[in-house]
Amino acid sequence: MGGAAVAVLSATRRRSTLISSLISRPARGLHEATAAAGEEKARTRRRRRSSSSRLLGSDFADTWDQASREAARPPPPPAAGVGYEPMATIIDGKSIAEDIRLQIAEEVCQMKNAVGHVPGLAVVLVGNRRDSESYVRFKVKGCEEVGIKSLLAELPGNCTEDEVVDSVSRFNEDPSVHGILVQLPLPQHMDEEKILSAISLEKDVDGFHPLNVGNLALRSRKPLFISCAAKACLELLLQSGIDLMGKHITVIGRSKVVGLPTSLLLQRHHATVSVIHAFTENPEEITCESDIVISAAGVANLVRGSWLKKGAVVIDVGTNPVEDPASDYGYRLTGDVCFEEAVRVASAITPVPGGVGPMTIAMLLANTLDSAKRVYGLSD
Ligand SMILES: Nc1nc2c(c(=O)[nH]1)N[C@@H](CN(C=O)c1ccc(C(=O)N[C@@H](CCC(=O)O)C(=O)O)cc1)CN2
Repeated sequence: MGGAAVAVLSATRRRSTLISSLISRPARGLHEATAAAGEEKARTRRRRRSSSSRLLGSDFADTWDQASREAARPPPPPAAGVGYEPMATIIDGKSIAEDIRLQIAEEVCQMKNAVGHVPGLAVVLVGNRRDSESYVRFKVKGCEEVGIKSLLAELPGNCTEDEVVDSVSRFNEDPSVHGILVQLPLPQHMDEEKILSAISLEKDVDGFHPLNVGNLALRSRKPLFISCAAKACLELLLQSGIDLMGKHITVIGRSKVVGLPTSLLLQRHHATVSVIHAFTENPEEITCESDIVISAAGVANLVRGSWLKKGAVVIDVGTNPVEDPASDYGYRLTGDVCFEEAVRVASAITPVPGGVGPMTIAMLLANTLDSAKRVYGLSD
């Protein structure tokens, strides 16, 4: 990337009003000009809609097939003369998350002194997917760092749905547990809805219980918990001084973990939200008009520089493994956004790694703390 204009938002000048308050702040750095350059090129890359897609119901899994093939190509170098100078502020999620963890640790300490208890988080991990195992490790490590007690139930991939529900039920009954999560995805033979619905509403720190999702969707209701990734996106925007009211925000993806709750949460903050997915025609025509683009498609390099309006803010939730013989593990993680291109067009952007991921873990710890505070009567 190189380029002097790239700045990093450091945690030192931020002290969050914490997490659940999520108050809007003044807008900064959004430009009105469209990214006309490259638009023509983008048109030639429009994804063809397969004829079968028209027959599918809205619950059909997003596949991004065409996009995946396109994304597999390495990004081309910026065209001479049409590229923008790097101008984006890098939103440093790792450092913002560190700040938040410090505040949580302080509050956990105060709780211990006040009521003699610390918050407890229970994690249910089914099977041995390497990515899930490492995310669970991050969660356990995060708990250790802030003084939250963690409990881990590991079940084999071939266990029954009932065994997972039993494990959840034991944690529901345990008063030392204030938050429960089942690491996703579950093995294919399991009914995810049934298992997630078994988590007590009051301990659903992932916010995936149908009632928490439903309450998030209704403006007059208040969910007990909101998805950690959705809160992570919002908190990164707010802590970067980006106002949301009336802004056009495009969310790419509609999953229960990120896309859906993020789109609902942004509407509660008075943004105008477009949701695009694998069956959206000409997605780049929608992103090109957006002040903020949040991508949670799970497709490496899906969002090109030409998809963005000049000065847009970009939040990249993707963590996609791509082959990299130079890396120790033979692969490296890359986002949904072609960073090298986007950084020349956007006014602010999250990196991968080090953007939304660490914030997601921090939000989980915050949700667990909130849950324990509610139980011990320490809520604001
Ligand atoms: N029950 C849940 N399952 C899943 C969730 C979730 O919120 N609840 N989200 C994702 C995975 N996830 C947390 O579970 C997660 C993904 C990525 C990161 C992260 O910190 N990524 C790092 C890089 C990781 C690495 O180096 O290996 C980063 O972006 O910097 C944290 C959590 C699906 N399942």
